[in-house]
Amino acid sequence: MSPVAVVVGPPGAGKTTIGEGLAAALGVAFRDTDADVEATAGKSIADIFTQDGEAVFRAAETAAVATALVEHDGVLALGGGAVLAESTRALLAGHTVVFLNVGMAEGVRRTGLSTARPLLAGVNPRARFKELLDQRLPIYREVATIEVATDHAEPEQIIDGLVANLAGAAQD
Ligand SMILES: Nc1ncnc2c1ncn2[C@@H]1O[C@H](COP(=O)(O)OP(=O)(O)OP(=O)(O)O)[C@@H](O)[C@H]1O
Ligand SMILES: O=C(O)C1=C[C@@H](O)[C@@H](O)[C@H](O)C1
Ligand SMILES: [Mg+2]
Repeated sequence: MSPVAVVVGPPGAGKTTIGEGLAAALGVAFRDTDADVEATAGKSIADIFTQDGEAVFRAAETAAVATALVEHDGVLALGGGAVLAESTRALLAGHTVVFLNVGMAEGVRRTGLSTARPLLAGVNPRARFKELLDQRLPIYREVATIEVATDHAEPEQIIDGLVANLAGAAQD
């Protein structure tokens, strides 16, 4: 078993929104490794960060991604930082990986009202978001087979484009 598509990208890129919509359009199941980690731990990601620390979260995430990649045959969204793990990047080789990109201003706008993202919860979310993008852009691009700029596109447009792209790829 193997996911039809794996979705990666920074917080607020739309991994959950687009991933769910893409799965519905393709008639397959959606799975999100953030939800898997929370279900296994029995607590929210914010609580894992606060009570156990980021390293514990990252270890749980790496395990959750490895499991989901072999168990899931629908659309799989990864947590925003999952690709930081070298072992995860290695496991993504050969998969269809969609990188949803978002710029700093729009990313901060989309995530701004949420308290559920511990990495952006500090005093200066704009600076933190920029730092995160600077660090991760090359990594997202390394694992991606498709990149989509989401800043100026509605979710429906992005989903339609991905359905067409995946159908084209299936014919190759
Ligand atoms: N293309 C888009 N245009 C406008 N708003 C969007 C778009 N994609 C997602 N959003 C909105 O941005 C917010 C964040 O989206 P979503 O939760 O899907 O991001 P995510 O990548 O899953 O984030 P996280 O890494 O925190 O899980 C939501 O309110 C969603 O409705
Ligand atoms: O970008 C990140 O590092 C994160 C993104 C979220 O999806 C969660 O996995 C968590 O909040 C960390
Ligand atoms: Mg999400």
